[in-house]
Amino acid sequence: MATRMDGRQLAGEIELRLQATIAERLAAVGRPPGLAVLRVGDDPASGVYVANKEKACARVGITSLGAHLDAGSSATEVLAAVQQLNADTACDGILLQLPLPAGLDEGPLLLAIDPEKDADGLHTLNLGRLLKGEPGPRSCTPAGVMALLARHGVALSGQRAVVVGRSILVGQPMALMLQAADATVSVAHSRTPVLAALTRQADLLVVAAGRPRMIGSEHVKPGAVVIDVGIHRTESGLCGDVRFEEVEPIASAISPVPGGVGPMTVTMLLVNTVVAWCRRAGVAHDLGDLVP
Ligand SMILES: Nc1nc2c(c(=O)[nH]1)N[C@@H](CN(C=O)c1ccc(C(=O)N[C@@H](CCC(=O)O)C(=O)O)cc1)CN2
Repeated sequence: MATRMDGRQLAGEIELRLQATIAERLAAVGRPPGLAVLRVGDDPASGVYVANKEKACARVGITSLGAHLDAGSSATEVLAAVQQLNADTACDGILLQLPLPAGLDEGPLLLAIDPEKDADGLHTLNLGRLLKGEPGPRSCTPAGVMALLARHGVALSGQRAVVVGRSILVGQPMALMLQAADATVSVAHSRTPVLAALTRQADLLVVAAGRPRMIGSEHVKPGAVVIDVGIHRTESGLCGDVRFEEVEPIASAISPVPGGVGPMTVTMLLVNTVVAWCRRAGVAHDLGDLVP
């Protein structure tokens, strides 16, 4: 039976570290870190995630500066909100909650965020920094996966990894991070022929396909490590992209949904914010094992 990779527990441990990091530097910086989560519209799942982020901020001592714009907001109005946060000296991190309502293009809005306040690591400059192996904020979900793998002692060098999904939010940065850790990485997507033939070669399988329960035992090599990034609300509750009950008996380790990658996404957002707070104040941080 596989080891369950408990993201809630690791997230809780990292939160304790963040609390201490903030408390020890508060006098030197002169104000607490500030994170703005910008939500546009009323996507119900986004409401849950934004609430989780704000609660997590409160637990560690980060001030939430978020704004909620209505679904009919124009690109100009969202841009104005981003620019106001860029100029706000009490704001260290900005995140534009995705997805945006239909009709709003996320591309130019993400580009408008000050790259040094880009708590989500999705600005083109920061994606370029990841590509080149330079320091900078990293996308939270793949960074959370890397922290979960490290916690469970999963060696990556020389391993064969398959990432299912090629989104800018998860799949692409995940592949780059695994390559930087010396894994040999393949990226599968909706046009990949005979998906199972590829995924069965993986020592590490990361599934970020956005399709409920699409990966089953036929896709997994016995003994593989399986990370489920998916999260879906169904009539029978939350589920991931992986059929957990089928895969758990054959994997060596697996992340559950809920309680796996989701809480790590939130925690890495806090980490990026605290690191930006320290950098902006010219104060050293102690989170170097979590960020490049
Ligand atoms: N700007 C961004 N938008 C979105 C991101 C992102 O990283 N940046 N990722 C996803 C959603 N997401 C973060 O915003 C997210 C997903 C899941 C969780 C989480 O805590 N999941 C819990 C279950 C929570 C529940 O639904 O009850 C778990 O898996 O245990 C937090 C954040 C899309 N948008």
